[in-house]
Amino acid sequence: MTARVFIDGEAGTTGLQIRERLAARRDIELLSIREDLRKDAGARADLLNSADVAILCLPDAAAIEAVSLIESDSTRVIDASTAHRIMDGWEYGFAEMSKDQSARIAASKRVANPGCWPQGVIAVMRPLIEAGLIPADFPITVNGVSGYSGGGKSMIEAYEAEGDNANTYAPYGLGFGHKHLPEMQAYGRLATTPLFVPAVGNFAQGMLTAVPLQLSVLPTVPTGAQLHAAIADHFCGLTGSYVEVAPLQAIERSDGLNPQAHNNTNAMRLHVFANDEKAQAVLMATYDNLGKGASGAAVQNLNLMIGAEADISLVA
Ligand SMILES: NC(=O)C1=CN([C@@H]2O[C@H](COP(=O)(O)OP(=O)(O)OC[C@H]3O[C@@H](n4cnc5c(N)ncnc54)[C@H](OP(=O)(O)O)[C@@H]3O)[C@@H](O)[C@H]2O)C=CC1
Ligand SMILES: CC(=O)N[C@@H](CCC(=O)OP(=O)(O)O)C(=O)O
Repeated sequence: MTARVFIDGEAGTTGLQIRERLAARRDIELLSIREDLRKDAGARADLLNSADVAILCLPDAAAIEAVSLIESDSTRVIDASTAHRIMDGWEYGFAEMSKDQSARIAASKRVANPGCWPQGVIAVMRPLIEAGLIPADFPITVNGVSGYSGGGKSMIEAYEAEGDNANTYAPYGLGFGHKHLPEMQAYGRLATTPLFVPAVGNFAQGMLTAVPLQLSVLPTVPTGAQLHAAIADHFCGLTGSYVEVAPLQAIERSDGLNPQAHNNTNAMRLHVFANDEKAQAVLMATYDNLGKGASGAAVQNLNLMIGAEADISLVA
């Protein structure tokens, strides 16, 4: 049986990458909208209500509108926007977040695809808090760098117009109210809001998220080996996981931490670096902002919802 899939926002950055990942699939019939009707509510409503799964790759307001246009009880939704990520009635689409999350996504009619930044933070912090190695109220900082495609069509155009003259490392979100903080905190099991300093680099695609930990203030200081084991234990027990955990080792200089290392795949790689004498550690995640950070995760969620095991990568 084929599943009818409509991507609302199919001409945008995330939508195009999902189309590309689904184009050769024989188990999926892609429903497409006429170019001149892309923003016509009536035409979108027809397709949204004819689809088995609608994938929303739209700004938040348009995603909320799209959901309001759905009357059919059989249309299931994956929303790539920020609009529904901590909303009751929506399942958070980070399948590796807990042992039962992929089953919850598979059974859900409304799945909120996660933000790119939160996934890297949740992946490293949640297992440590659940294992009791880091208290939930431990104040964490998060930083990292993303390729400019993370900002969608308008940021891609701006960076490509500037070429080599574009800012090589541009921190942002310095009002500390980034839209990803609520989901980072909620699903990371954090009792306090992280201090988050993201940055955009002058490269198109890929990202690296880092959580430095000053552990000496804790009553019981976990070792690097304990942090690494808790994270590795969580992910090695999961079936269908796209998250891998690198060995516990110091990297002084290497391209092993390249934010672009997983481009066009759905992989996320986690690293733990630690110095036990200094009671310091840094947790890192590298992944493709358009892969596991957006379109790859959406296809992973679609596969779970329709019971498919098809490949998600754009590279062989
Ligand atoms: N880029 C990324 O790395 C990630 C993006 N996301 C999220 O995914 C969503 C899409 O982002 P992204 O693909 O980057 O954004 P883009 O700006 O690249 O694409 C958005 C698309 O939506 C279209 N659109 C806008 N309003 C409407 C409307 N009312 N009806 C129909 N189509 C509309 C736009 O049309 P037009 O072409 O005319 O502008 C555009 O094609 C956003 O919510 C974003 O936050 C999530 C994770 C990562
Ligand atoms: C580099 C850059 O600007 N990145 C975007 C996040 C991309 C993403 O994950 O998008 P949504 O949460 O909007 O779905 C940002 O920080 O706002």
